[in-house]
Amino acid sequence: MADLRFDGRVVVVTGAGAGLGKAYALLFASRGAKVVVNDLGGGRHGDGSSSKAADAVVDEIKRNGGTAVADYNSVVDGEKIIKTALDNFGRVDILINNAGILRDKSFAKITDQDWDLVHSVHLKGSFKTTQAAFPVFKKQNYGRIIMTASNSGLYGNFGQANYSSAKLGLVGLANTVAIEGRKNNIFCNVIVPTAASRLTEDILPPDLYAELKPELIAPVVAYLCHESCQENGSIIESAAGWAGRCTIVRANGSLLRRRPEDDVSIENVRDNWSIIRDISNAQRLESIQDATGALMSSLDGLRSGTDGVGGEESDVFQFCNKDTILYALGVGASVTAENELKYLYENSEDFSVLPTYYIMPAMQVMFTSSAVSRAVPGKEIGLEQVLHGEHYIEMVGEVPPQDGKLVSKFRISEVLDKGSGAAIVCDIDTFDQNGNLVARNQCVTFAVGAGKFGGPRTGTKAVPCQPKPSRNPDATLSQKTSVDQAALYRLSGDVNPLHIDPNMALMAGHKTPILHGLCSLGFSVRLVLSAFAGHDTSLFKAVKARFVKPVIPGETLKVDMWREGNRIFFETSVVESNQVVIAGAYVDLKSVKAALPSSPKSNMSNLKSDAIFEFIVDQVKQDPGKAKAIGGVFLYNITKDGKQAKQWTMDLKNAKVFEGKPDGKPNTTLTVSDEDFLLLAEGKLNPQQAFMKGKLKVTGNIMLAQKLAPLLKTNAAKL
Ligand SMILES: CCCCCCC[C@@H](O)CC(=O)SCCNC(=O)CCNC(=O)[C@H](O)C(C)(C)COP(=O)(O)OP(=O)(O)OC[C@H]1O[C@@H](n2cnc3c(N)ncnc32)[C@H](O)[C@@H]1OP(=O)(O)O
Repeated sequence: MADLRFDGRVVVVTGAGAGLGKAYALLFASRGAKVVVNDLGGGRHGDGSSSKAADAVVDEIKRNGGTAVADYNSVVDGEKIIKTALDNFGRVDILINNAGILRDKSFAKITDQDWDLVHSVHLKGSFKTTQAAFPVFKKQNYGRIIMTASNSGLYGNFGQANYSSAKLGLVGLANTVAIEGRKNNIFCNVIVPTAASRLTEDILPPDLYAELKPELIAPVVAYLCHESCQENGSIIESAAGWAGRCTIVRANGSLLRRRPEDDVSIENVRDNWSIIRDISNAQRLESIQDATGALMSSLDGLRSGTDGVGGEESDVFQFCNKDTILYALGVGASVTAENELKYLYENSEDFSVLPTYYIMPAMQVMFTSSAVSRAVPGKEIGLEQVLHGEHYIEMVGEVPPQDGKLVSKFRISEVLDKGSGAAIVCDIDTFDQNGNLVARNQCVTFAVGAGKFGGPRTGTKAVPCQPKPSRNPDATLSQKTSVDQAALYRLSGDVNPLHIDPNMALMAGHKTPILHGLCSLGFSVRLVLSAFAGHDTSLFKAVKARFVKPVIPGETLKVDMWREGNRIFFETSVVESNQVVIAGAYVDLKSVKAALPSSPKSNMSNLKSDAIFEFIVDQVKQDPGKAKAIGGVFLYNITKDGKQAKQWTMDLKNAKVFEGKPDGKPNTTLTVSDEDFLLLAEGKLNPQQAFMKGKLKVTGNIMLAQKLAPLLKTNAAKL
């Protein structure tokens, strides 16, 4: 490609006697431009004047075969500088406002003179030169203007209140000149240079100063001034051979009131402060029209929020390993269960977050908002009325990092009149820090007693539940919840008093506080992952569930599962009451791993309890040392078809096995079916897993029972 040239163009560079200005002047001249080298020749504090600096640069340009003329006027007399160009070259095409001085003082000591002088040279000077050049540019329908700002203006700098305010003033000046000049092909941009110059020589560290050659910035300015460059109204920072666009961004922000008739209180501002100042989803607004448009859409959201549907609210959710571990404990993960240490110990090699944890950001934004309480026209919904009706979560793309910050956007999509209550369909999209969608949540909140408001009964927005297959389940896993399960789970963020406060529970019509629906769901999905995904959380895609009956903390959850391809249908019931509590539910996996056998009854039919007894005796005889090392007195109950078949005592302290109960109290009791015993003995069923699944019941010393496993793991063909 051809070199970018400036033949026939006339360039005015102010403050071109040294530093950046000189580098600009030399570069433009070397590319064919005629240059007005303006320099008052004063000191860096704006004192004195001399023609030497400008003359030296003009001489250098001429020696190199270029064309240049010196100008010694102050920029405050900008029209005189432009006249120099017109008088000598008959035109002016490019204006580089570069001249500057410093009068650094801490703010407390700054005088009016320090202020006025710096503002005169930087801001007024750039105004005056531009004012003189603008009509010429307009007439010829061409012009390029550069304003010189500074990081001191963009970010502030100690001792430079006068200088930084003038520098940022130049950004404002450029913004408007860019708008007003655009239709006449007059472009105005801002350069934010960090260069070695007389202004910075005793401010910057020597090592950095040496790298900050003005010649490395000059090409950036020259390109911005070339006729082929269409950039206009931009701030370009450049230093040390690097350049990048700087911009002012605006946070997504937060509505501070919920309805147009509401006032804004100081507390509203305080409560939304983290969202107001969060710039993780900030946007660059390209114009004042965009800024006004953004305000108008906030107002639209406010207006549409009056009927509870359509308005969007957002919230920032921060979490770390400790939070995901607390959540895992809240949904029943245990260090005693096979493969679950990964949810509970941050230094585990495969430390993982249970996918249902990503429901938490959605719940947070819902609880922060008051939209649900206003969702039903004419009714204020209290917390004691709301039940979790249904939930859907889909992980989109990569699972986010194990700790970080997420932003959730919440809107009510639909409010259905179910007679006995209102079903409020809430959609929440959760994004990572880069604005990538990571999870889609949908929570159907059932507001008891809020129905009969004349709304539609059926809708289109809720992800539908799916009926379970009609055959027997392919797998079933059970787990008892703790009486303190809700007390533990609520620490993950759902602090609805319904789950802990007996009075609140009574008000809501429950005898005791009930378990969070999402806690039962967390248990269920964890058990599905254990049965069909080998606890590989990356295989999880989505879950949908309907909560049909409350669970009381302490009850045992039984999850029946059916596999159909990569979809695992499930139904959760409470063992003690035999009531279904989660229905119409399924987990979608990316693929199925370590599926439980659909029928564990294969090749078991010949198994005899007596043979097991002989097998154990044999094992203990073969390895009495190991038996003694394990120690303990085990009462071993073998069941067949769910009934007690045989009872033995394994007195491993004395390496003896005999039929019946021990004389004293056994320290550990194990109960297992003869079929599962075979699987245990074959090593096909892990004792921990068997315990988790309720196949091996252990009372007493669980650790001792675990030690027994290697003694049993042998070739069951012997049986
Ligand atoms: C502000 C932030 C909000 C946060 C959200 C919640 C936060 C949490 O802290 C709260 C909880 O975790 S609560 C605990 C978990 N949930 C439960 O225990 C609810 C259990 N379900 C029930 O009790 C009933 O199904 C019940 C009461 C929900 C409905 O029973 P009935 O009134 O008897 O209704 P029924 O006659 O069976 O059906 C009437 C119509 O309603 C639909 N429906 C029923 N159950 C639903 C449910 N769970 N979700 C959605 N819709 C449901 C029925 O389909 C029927 O509609 P249609 O005739 O159109 O099919």
